[in-house]
Amino acid sequence: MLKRIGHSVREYKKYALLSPILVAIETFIETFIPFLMSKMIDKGIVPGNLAYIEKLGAFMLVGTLISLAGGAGASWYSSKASAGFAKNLRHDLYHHIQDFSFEDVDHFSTSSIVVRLTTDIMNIQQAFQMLIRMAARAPLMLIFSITMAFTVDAQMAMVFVVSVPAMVIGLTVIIAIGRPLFKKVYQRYDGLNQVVRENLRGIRVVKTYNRAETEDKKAAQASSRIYEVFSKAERILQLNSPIMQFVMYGTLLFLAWFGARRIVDGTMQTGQLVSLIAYAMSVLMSLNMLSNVFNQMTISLASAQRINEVLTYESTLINPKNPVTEVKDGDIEFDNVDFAYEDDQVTRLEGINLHIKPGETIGVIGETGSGKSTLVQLIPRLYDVNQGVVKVGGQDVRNYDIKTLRDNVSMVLQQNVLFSGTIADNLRWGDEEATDEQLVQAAKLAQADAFVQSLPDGYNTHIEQGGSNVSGGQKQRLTIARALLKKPKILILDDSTSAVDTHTDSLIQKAFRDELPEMTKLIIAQRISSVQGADRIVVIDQGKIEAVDTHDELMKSDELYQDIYNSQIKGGEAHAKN
Ligand SMILES: Nc1ncnc2c1ncn2[C@@H]1O[C@H](COP(=O)(O)OP(=O)(O)OP(=O)(O)O)[C@@H](O)[C@H]1O
Repeated sequence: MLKRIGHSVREYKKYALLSPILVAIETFIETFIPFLMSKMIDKGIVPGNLAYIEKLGAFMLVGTLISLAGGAGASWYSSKASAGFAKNLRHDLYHHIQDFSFEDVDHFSTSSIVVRLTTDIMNIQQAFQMLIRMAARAPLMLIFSITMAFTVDAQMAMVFVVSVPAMVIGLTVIIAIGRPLFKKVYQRYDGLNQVVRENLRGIRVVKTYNRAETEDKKAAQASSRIYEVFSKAERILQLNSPIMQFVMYGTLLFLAWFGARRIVDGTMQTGQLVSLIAYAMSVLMSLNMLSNVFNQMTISLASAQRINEVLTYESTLINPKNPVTEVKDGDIEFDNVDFAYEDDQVTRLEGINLHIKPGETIGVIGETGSGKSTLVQLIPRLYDVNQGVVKVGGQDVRNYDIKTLRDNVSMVLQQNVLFSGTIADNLRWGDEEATDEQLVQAAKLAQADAFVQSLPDGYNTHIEQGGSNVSGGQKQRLTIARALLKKPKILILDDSTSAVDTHTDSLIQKAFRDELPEMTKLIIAQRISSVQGADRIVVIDQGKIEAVDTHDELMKSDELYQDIYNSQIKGGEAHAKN
């Protein structure tokens, strides 16, 4: 896992290596100073040898300056390395997610992906910085200090044989209990993120329905759920501090007690005891540092695991070995297709057989939840079938290079979005190279040109994030124009004219018929008027094709179709009477 994530260090490796080298220099000098201090006391101060004191003092001053420079350099490089590592990791994760299918995104959930890209990566960044600074410093300090303590007085230094393992055991137990709790914390962050995202995206609905208070409660609940586990996890980690202090003061007491007796006995000098106490402090400080590193590691191991899950997740939709890079025509065939969503027990499409000829206009109608969107999403491979085959241009869609397939199958989704930028920028998502004339032509076909021209800045009008400054119907027409600019062989409109008035809708249908005769068109709609003029209409009921025929024939033979038609006519009449 760490190897996979560590791969993102890349060009920052040299900084990541320089940092511990500088830390080693800093630590080595730092631990040598108490030794020099003991020499200064025993050979300089006690006998009153001023020349010795001056010589050693100058030596210690130079050493301290080098040690300081090492420490500063290590901080500088470790910040650079960790920030760069986080940048790369974010990029790698984001890049990997771009290849995700709809199913993969469903698998993790959008909120969870957002938390992984932000909070989790920040944790890793902090842990990495600590790792290359502290993780090098703490063990080196520990080893140097213990070695020096044994050099000064091996007998007294035996105290570390007891105190160091005691601390290590305490730490290990704390980490073993704390780690699973932190994993839980991040799962709960996903939950909070979901509540916040939903609220912000649907803020207009929240206001209309006066749901602010309920939404407030939902967010407060999600926050409390984080608080519960987080405080528990933190409480466990905080146990570290009393254990540390107990061992530290115990060790110091031991040294002071036995050291004083030995000085009185004349078997030890004052300088030796001073340096031993300094080394004891260093040993315990390094253990404290190590425990902080472990604490941070405990928190970030949970994050690392979550990031690794995404990074190593093999998309369910992968390009085949020798992909087909050309789509012959807009022929579509469903051959005995069954489909179920991941983790969903219900088969949403069953035994689908349907052949659509190039250039045909097909309407798709059925009750809500009957499987219309699910059916068309299989054509550009937004999901893969469980059984059977979907073919485009005579080829199984799984044989195509995914980009080629999606360039040729343009889909206007039910919940389509515009991105911040101008209208022209948004339309050029369909074709980056499109000329202004081509933009206008596509907009004309989608009946969007007139309203765009009426805006003061025309095609340079700025669209706010999510397209909140254009009406629902205008947004739908712009997304249709965007899809047309791809010049696809197959165009799928998934309930994409639902917010467009019936007159404009019929103008769009007419423009498609007259101007795009070769393009295969699939139009999912709730309104029969939107599909009435199609060559054939597919009626879907509970994931099965109930009938495929023209409007006139269906009106004669298909009960469900007649029901939908009658309900809409009656609905219209009732509406007219009101
Ligand atoms: N991503 C998904 N994960 C699990 N179940 C899903 C998913 N998307 C849709 N479904 C379920 O599959 C069924 C068919 O959904 P689908 O969106 O295809 O219906 P639809 O006919 O297009 O409905 P509508 O007219 O309301 O858009 C529904 O019961 C829906 O709850």
